[in-house]
Amino acid sequence: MSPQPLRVALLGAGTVGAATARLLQGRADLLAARCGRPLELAGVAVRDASRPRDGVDPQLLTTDVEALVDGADVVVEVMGGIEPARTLIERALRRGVPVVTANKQLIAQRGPELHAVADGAGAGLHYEGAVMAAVPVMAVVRESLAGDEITSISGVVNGSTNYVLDLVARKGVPFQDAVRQAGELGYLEADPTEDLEGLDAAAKIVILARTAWDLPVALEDVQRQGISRLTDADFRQAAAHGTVVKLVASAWRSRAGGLDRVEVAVRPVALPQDDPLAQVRESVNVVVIEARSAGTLRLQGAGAGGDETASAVLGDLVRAVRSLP
Ligand SMILES: NC(=O)C1=CN([C@@H]2O[C@H](COP(=O)(O)OP(=O)(O)OC[C@H]3O[C@@H](n4cnc5c(N)ncnc54)[C@H](O)[C@@H]3O)[C@@H](O)[C@H]2O)C=CC1
Ligand SMILES: N[C@@H](CC=O)C(=O)O
Repeated sequence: MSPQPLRVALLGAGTVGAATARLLQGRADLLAARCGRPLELAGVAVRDASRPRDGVDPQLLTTDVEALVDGADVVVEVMGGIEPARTLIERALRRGVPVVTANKQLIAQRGPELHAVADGAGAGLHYEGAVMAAVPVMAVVRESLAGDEITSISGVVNGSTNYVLDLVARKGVPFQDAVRQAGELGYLEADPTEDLEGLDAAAKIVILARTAWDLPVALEDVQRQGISRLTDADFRQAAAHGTVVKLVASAWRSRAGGLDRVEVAVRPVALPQDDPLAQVRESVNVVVIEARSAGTLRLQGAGAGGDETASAVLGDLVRAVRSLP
């Protein structure tokens, strides 16, 4: 083991950031053993350094995010949004510093250009936590199935809307109360319309589709409908037919005019009770991947939450450190 610690810059101390800071420090020995050298939390970028954050040493809080990035060996971005996250990630990558992010909107909207910067500088860009939080679906699609041909991907990939739909359908909780609870549990995005209008699920299915097929897929390509316009009548009708309403994200290959294409959609669907996608409760996510040789694969687990997402972020951190020269 190298005695020289690697300096980790953490950008953001919200639901995911605070959990990441706590677990990074609480699991210091385990992470050092897995990485082959100790990790040092060099600082945590926040908007207001005078406000205490649960489990984060106040001495580590800083508003000088650029200085923090410039002094780091690895950057973890969990602030969300497009700017300044994009500029800061690009700044780190250009210096050859690997980046871990859970920012699905950024990767869906600007991923290809960030990958170009990362490849040019020989730096890793990792985002397992961006898609289905704790469920290691990116590793499966990118690595485990690299020798296979994926034909379709479909799933419940948004934890907060699944929580809302589940509470409304199974417990009769009013829609707005269920949304409030999802927020209190840290499942909602800073702008909850991203969840409720299906934009968060759209970003995740775009990232999965690009990774599966290495074809250009944009957020604008997604046929998208969220859950905000569902009515009590929709839930009653689904129940009367023995079905369950889920927000389903799907991607599949098609061929038009001699060209390979990818179709992507996010929409509420009334599913039979015994459908694997119908059975996930609260914030649990599930994805079904069809591949020519592997057949049908199903991955299921926590799709939102601080510790759950931090698990994926720390896995990426170990991966990033292990791939350093
Ligand atoms: N909450 C969850 O279950 C999951 C969240 N994610 C993603 O992780 C990221 C973070 O999510 P959360 O922790 O839930 O959000 P959050 O809103 O709880 O935390 C974000 C933190 O970053 C800070 N921040 C934002 N802009 C900043 C700036 N310019 N300078 C310094 N600090 C800034 C905010 O003040 C806030 O404390 C987002 O990209 C989100 O999509 C991914 C998977 C699951
Ligand atoms: N808001 C997201 C958080 C995780 O990605 C969700 O509800 O799934």
